[in-house]
Amino acid sequence: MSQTLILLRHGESDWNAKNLFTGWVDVALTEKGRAEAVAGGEQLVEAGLLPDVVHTSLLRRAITTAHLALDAAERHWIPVRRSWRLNERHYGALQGKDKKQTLEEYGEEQFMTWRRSFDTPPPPIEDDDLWSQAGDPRYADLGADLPRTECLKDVVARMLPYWESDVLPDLDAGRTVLLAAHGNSLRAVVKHLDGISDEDIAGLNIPTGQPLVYELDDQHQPLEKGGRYLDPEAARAAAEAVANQGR
Ligand SMILES: O=C(O)[C@@H](CO)OP(=O)(O)O
Repeated sequence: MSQTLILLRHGESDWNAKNLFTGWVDVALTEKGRAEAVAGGEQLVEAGLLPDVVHTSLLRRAITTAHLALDAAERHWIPVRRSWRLNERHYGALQGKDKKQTLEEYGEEQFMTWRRSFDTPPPPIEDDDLWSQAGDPRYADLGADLPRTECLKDVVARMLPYWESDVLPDLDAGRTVLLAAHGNSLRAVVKHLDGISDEDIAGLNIPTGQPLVYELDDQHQPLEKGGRYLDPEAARAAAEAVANQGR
């Protein structure tokens, strides 16, 4: 029996719409984002995929997306677990900055290094920056380990312990798992699942609100590399829009 994992990036957020680097800043969904989340839940119903458990980050765009999608699928009652380890990549000092302006100011190479390189983080954010998470009670347990910036390599490293301790046991118990998270934390999951190289992961973009379904064997290897989007056409167009942000 294969295991079923559904990855869902949150719907469009206020800062996606404004084209701002977001990271750990806790912005809300737009009306379009809320509708995307509902449509994602409807796609699950149509495909006969009913989650038994949901894992989310600590950020409201993922939490609300999971709630709206599950509500639409009549699965609002399933157990939910949350972890900062599923949060978006911390975008350091870029949080709150306009993507287009950043591209114009620093040029294509630096902009893309910050956005998509595997191991070069943006400059760290100062604790007194308006968009810092220092002092945010939800991260109190992290103490000095609270990230001030992250590259994708850092996200893989902090996501994997949760994957192993919390997500895999649910899959092994035969539960259909919904993982509602973010563009870059889901890129980390997909990189791990599909064994994508540090170079090739730069070209992978996850669209908002489009369920991506993986069937896994009992060694947690995908039966089909890359999984499958329930609406491949819409997912391709939306992923292209993510790739072109800032232009
Ligand atoms: O701003 C962010 O936090 C992310 C996701 O929206 O952006 P990007 O796709 O540029 O990594």
